[in-house]
Amino acid sequence: MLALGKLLELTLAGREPAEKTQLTVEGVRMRWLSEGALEVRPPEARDNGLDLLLSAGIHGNETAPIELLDRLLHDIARGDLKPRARILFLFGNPEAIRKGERFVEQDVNRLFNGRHEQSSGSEALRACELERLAASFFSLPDRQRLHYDLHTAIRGSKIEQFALYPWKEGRQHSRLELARLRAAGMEAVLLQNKPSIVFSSYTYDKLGAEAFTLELGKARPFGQNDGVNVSLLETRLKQIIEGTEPQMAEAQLDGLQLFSVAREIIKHSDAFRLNLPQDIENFSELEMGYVLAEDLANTRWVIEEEGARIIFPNPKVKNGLRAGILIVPTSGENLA
Ligand SMILES: O=C(O)CCC(=O)N[C@@H](CCC(=O)O)C(=O)O
Ligand SMILES: [Zn+2]
Repeated sequence: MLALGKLLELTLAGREPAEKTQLTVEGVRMRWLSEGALEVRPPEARDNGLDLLLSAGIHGNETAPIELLDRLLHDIARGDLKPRARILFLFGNPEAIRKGERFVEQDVNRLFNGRHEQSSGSEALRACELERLAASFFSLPDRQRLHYDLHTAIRGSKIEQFALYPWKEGRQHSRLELARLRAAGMEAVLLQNKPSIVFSSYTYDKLGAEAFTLELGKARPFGQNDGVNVSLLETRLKQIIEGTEPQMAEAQLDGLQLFSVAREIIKHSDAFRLNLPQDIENFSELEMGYVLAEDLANTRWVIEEEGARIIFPNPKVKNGLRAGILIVPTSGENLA
């Protein structure tokens, strides 16, 4: 296998490869760009015009997605997987990956769409670098742009695998992309309805990619991901990479559950209290009238939405950041 296929090993060791560019026997070019960043380019005659960004490890302790990208890279470096797409592989936060922690000082996934400019430290610099790498990768004209930012969640979930679909004024969510996600094993999609500071929102909003955060199960250390079944996603990614995806006559959503954001719960102060059991699962339903959270100056978050559910509840976030998302079921009537 080509040495550059070992991007994860290099990243874990904090090493630069001796050779920055390598070619497989089929003429696929692998190019190391920076720590945790590698571009794969098919020979021109085989290129099908898709630019695919695959990122993982934006949160350092979310190892199942990192292992998945590592397997895909090994397959490419061995010549077992023959790309027709141009691909950028990114391991988001190398320092946190080495420590096995979500982040070191700051959550990188709250530093995009310019937020890193209002901050300092190595994670702000990394978010800036990730934006630059993505922007440069997605700068070629007349190509399809697709980004999957792969994550696992802090807690268990009533719906194991789901996607978050960013929002941009005047742009419709694509039914075809939802059908693709369904085929990749996603059971639900949260359709966002306002701008955000996460990586997939940056590539969706500023770089014109179809972009998604994918949640694949519960975060566990390296080597302990048997409970995270990514086989449908892995198969689909291989098909996308090789340009062998089965054609979908019609965009079949096939039971995919759609949700929209009712409210983001923002933690304003150290007095913030979240009234949920510690082991509550994502997508748990909350009853009307339930006092979900309390904050300074008698602020109360009371459930007033029919069918409300909670995802990503986390009272430990820094003040000013989202401490949970209240979601409600929605229909797919506004899809493109
Ligand atoms: O389990 C949790 O509380 C967080 C899991 C996670 O890292 N989710 C992403 C979602 C990004 C998005 O909103 O698209 C995150 O919180 O960064
Ligand atoms: Zn994450």
